[in-house]
Amino acid sequence: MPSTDTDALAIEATDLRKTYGDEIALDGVSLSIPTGTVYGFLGPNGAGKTTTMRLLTGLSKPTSGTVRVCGTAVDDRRAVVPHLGYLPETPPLYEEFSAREQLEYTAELRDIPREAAEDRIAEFLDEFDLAADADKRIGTYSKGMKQKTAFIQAVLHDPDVVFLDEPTSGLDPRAARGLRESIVGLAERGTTVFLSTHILPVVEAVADEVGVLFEGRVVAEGTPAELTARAETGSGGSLEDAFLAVTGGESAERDRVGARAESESEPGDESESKPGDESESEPGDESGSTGVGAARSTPTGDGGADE
Ligand SMILES: Nc1ncnc2c1ncn2[C@@H]1O[C@H](COP(=O)(O)OP(=O)(O)OP(=O)(O)O)[C@@H](O)[C@H]1O
Repeated sequence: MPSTDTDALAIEATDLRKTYGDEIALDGVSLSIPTGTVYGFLGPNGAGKTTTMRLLTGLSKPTSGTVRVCGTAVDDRRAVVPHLGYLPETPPLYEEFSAREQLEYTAELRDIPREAAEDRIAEFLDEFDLAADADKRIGTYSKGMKQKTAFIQAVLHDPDVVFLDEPTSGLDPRAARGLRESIVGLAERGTTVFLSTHILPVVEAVADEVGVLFEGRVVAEGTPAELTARAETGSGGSLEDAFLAVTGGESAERDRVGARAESESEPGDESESKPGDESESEPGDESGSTGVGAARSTPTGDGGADE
């Protein structure tokens, strides 16, 4: 495991709360994620994972609490954006562009010199089996091809921290394995990866550390092996058992696993709450190339800032 020295933290979130009207979506989430970690972020539908990622990337403002990425306050957009890459659940892609045009556009926004960008784009297109289709319109792509394009877009500028929301969505098994290998490769080069997914074997395969979010609170945190061991009931345990135990299985079991997780790894605030579903201000334009979704505006994606 990487060091937990505060200076070496890639992501530091303190007591994040987010409300939508009367509803509480996040209720005191604190995270300390060391540089170079692959952090698997799990939670049932509506637990607040996307909300957390939008706060961590500065695309949405917390009701209270603070976020620092690579030591920089995330609301200092100009300073923090070069450190970040973000693959949102609905990737921001221009359907009328080809993958190559989309990535060239991203490179321009990210101030990557043209020649270096062309080489890098060509390498990525090869790596993800997109080279043959790179000049076709994204509107004609399959979901998996769009997903690969969006992943490349998120990491093209070699960010220090990359946030991935369901990155293997729509990928066939071979492509999903390739993407898992890319995640491991990113981490080996020192990139911190914040990975939100419902696909537990992906987390088991790549994550150094796992956080489980439930009703807007981190209810368990530890390595996949630690969480699995805590969930063991005598018949062997799995990350799925651990997930189910802390996210709405038997309440006694949840208390048992969660309490052990708390005492061992100090997750966030534990006050009572329910997530909410009231509407927030509309996502907006990411002008000034300050958006982590890379595109200046996001016609088909949700990478836009909302405040
Ligand atoms: N813009 C918004 N306006 C109102 N409520 C919202 C908004 N965004 C999220 N919420 C609410 O906040 C809660 C957390 O939503 P969020 O999308 O973060 O969950 P999630 O864990 O990412 O879910 P999933 O796994 O289904 O993607 C939900 O109750 C949701 O309805």
